[in-house]
Amino acid sequence: MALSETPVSRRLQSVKHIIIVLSGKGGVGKSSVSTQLALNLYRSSPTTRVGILDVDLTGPSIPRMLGLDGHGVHQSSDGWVPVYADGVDARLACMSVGFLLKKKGDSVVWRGPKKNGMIKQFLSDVRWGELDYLVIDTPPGTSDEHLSLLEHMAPVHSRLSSVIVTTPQAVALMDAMKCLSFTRAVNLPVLGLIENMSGYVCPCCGEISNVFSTGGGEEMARREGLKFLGSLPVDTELVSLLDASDGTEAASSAGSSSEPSNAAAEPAESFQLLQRYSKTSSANLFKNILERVAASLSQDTEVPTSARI
Ligand SMILES: Nc1ncnc2c1ncn2[C@@H]1O[C@H](COP(=O)(O)OP(=O)(O)OP(=O)(O)O)[C@@H](O)[C@H]1O
Ligand code: SF4
Repeated sequence: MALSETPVSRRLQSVKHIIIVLSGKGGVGKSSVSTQLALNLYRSSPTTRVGILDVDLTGPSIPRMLGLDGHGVHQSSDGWVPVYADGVDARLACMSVGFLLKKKGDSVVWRGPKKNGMIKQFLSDVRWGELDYLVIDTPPGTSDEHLSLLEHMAPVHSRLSSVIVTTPQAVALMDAMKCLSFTRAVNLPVLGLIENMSGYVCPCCGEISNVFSTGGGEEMARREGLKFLGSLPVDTELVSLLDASDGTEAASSAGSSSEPSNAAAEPAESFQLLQRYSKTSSANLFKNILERVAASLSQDTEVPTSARI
């Protein structure tokens, strides 16, 4: 089907699948799931090309999680060049408002229209090139940012899908239900639900213990007719990997944000992080989730052609 031409549809014309990661509640691990989803898709074959777009404008954490803090975005005559987490391979592209802030830790205090403008610019100005997958990390809840995102991406709606992340606790599940209602209201297909922080991985032996409640996400998925994509336990190894990446090497090789890096030519901390991540138990567990995501994407589901917004 021919797409109605807009700057966004032109920019995203070579992107096969766009996966929006949602969570009803803050802090449930949406950004870490987005990061792991992107990393696992990237690792799924030596030719798979993945982009990750961080539209959590007030709390961008993807640069830190990918070891890319300190990098700046390069403005070319053809738009913004994303930062590549995998050096010369240039198959894992990242864009975040975090790359535009002057100092690490600076925050964005913007009203709705400015946020909307930034999201539009991310969608219409970033030179993603050909991508198999674009993973979009969103703020918690269902805010103006979500509506802006869907509104601007209406011409590519047939390629959109979403993943909902929750923790097993009742309050998170209630918020996940609100998120699900939102996807239904805007005709956004849901690939499935992930229960994060479900149990605890023992750092000594790797055994998973159910310290808190578990299984609430699976139960919700069954009740709501959603696919349950899997559970991810609390993994201290993952925290030290994602939270400790302060981008020291990346920053020194990249220069300041006013002097953007040639990131694709300089494998930095992010590259080591990719290798270290592949050895964690979370990476192993994520393989099953990835298989289910791939199965959901290939299912011949009825996809709406336009968002009702
Ligand atoms: N499975 C896990 N095991 C251990 N730590 C985790 C896990 N998932 C997430 N975390 C940690 O929990 C914290 C919050 O995670 P994250 O930033 O991904 O949540 P979020 O839902 O995106 O938060 P926000 O509401 O700020 O957008 C981070 O420090 C992250 O490293
Ligand atoms: S699961 Fe086993 S190895 Fe791990 S802390 Fe408990 S008793 Fe020790």
